[in-house]
Amino acid sequence: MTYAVKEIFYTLQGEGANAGRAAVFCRFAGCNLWSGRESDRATAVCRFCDTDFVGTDGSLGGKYEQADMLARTIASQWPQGHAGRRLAVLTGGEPLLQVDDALVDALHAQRFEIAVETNGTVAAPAGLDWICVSPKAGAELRQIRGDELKVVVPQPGLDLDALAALDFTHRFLQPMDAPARAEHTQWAIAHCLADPRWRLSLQTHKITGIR
Ligand SMILES: C[S@@+](CC[C@H](N)C(=O)[O-])C[C@H]1O[C@@H](n2cnc3c(N)ncnc32)[C@H](O)[C@@H]1O
Ligand SMILES: Nc1nc2[nH]cc(C(=O)O)c2c(=O)[nH]1
Ligand code: SF4
Ligand SMILES: [Mg+2]
Repeated sequence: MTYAVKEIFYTLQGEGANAGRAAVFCRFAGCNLWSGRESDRATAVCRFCDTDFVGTDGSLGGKYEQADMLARTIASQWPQGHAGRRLAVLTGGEPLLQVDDALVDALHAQRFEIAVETNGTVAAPAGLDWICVSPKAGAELRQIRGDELKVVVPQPGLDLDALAALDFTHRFLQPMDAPARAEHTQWAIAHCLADPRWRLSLQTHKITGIR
């Protein structure tokens, strides 16, 4: 299996229940809900994406031919001299188009706890340590359990009551970053106040200006 990786970088997880925790991010190239080309955005299934996941030209991006090579490169970004478990966040693009058993095993061998950020359209492989699903209106949801459900709002096509009933440990509403982000934030706050099953997730890396 060859893995197409856009970029690898060390930062703090900005979103959800692990916000503030140091992690190596591995952003896979490509997504099944948008080509990533601006000319296709208006007709894509997912139209609000805030991320460039096209190609392999970012920091430590490239085509990795072996799981072990990719896992070693991810490990090279963790600071030296600390024992214990390290955190890798696999994102994209859509990481579950590429993450396989070999990569899960290789990252565990490097002492990583493995988190994924997924749109939920592809079932997750066994062995992941943290599954964050972020459903998209108009896309079939196949991964219906996990650690964290993180819904970008508002998305008129999603039924938040039905989503809240799924088997997730944490439930977050995350305001859509767009010109109307302030209004989206008020929408999310109002919904969390009206239905306390949901918690607010802010994209803290954007607020603080880190990557
Ligand atoms: C870029 S996506 C990559 C992972 C996967 N494709 C997914 O959609 O979950 C990472 C996270 O950013 C969220 N996201 C994308 N665009 C956003 C936006 N404009 N505002 C807020 N969150 C956004 C996604 O919903 C997802 O939770
Ligand atoms: N700091 C930081 N936290 C994040 N959490 C999810 C991200 C993503 O793009 O998947 C992301 C990201 O791009 N940066
Ligand atoms: S599913 Fe995720 S990566 Fe794909 S376009 Fe939507 S937010 Fe971006
Ligand atoms: Mg991001």
